[in-house]
Amino acid sequence: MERVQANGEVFGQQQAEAALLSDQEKDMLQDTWAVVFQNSEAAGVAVLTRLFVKFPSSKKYFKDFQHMEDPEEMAQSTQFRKHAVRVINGINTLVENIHDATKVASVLKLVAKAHALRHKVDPVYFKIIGGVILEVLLEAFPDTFHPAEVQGAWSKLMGVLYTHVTRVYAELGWV
Ligand code: HEM
Repeated sequence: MERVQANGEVFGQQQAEAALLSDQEKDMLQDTWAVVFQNSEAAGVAVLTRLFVKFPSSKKYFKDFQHMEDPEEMAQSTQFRKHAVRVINGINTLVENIHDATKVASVLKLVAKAHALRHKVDPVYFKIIGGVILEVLLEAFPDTFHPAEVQGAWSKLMGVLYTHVTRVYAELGWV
């Protein structure tokens, strides 16, 4: 979808979303993410553990540990650890390219397509994981993530993630 600005320029939806984040917020995302990425494996495991414990229905997509209850046992699974790395690397690519709206859109398109077509993941879980990421980052790195403007920037990024993903799902005819 496109909007026409007052000056007559066509302002694409993707650019509109990226514009929701100010340049200052984009810089803030990059600075705060650096702290997380230094601990990327632990961060990925913490995010997925919280997701699967708090929202156990999200385990159903992972055949290797869908039957497990014990988070420590789950976290031993290769499938779990692989996905933890993929989630963190995905966020890393978004943050690294946050000043490039076209790249952000293309990365999220690939993620959405794989999850919709190959893994048949309900898009609501992308909203859920966004909330979980915010929660876990605040708990694990309170000094970095406490300021309201940092939380605001991260909420917007999770909004960008969810909006892009659901748009691609809709384009693919997901109902
Ligand atoms: C920021 C969010 C996420 C990112 C960046 C991400 C990233 C990825 C990537 C890169 C892959 C490999 C894609 C492929 O098969 O080509 C993958 C696989 C997968 N993802 Fe995600 N993912 C995210 C969220 C989720 C959520 C919320 C769920 C479900 C609750 C999920 C379920 C799966 C499953 C079931 C697979 C296949 C696992 C396997 O076969 O080992 N993902 N993910």
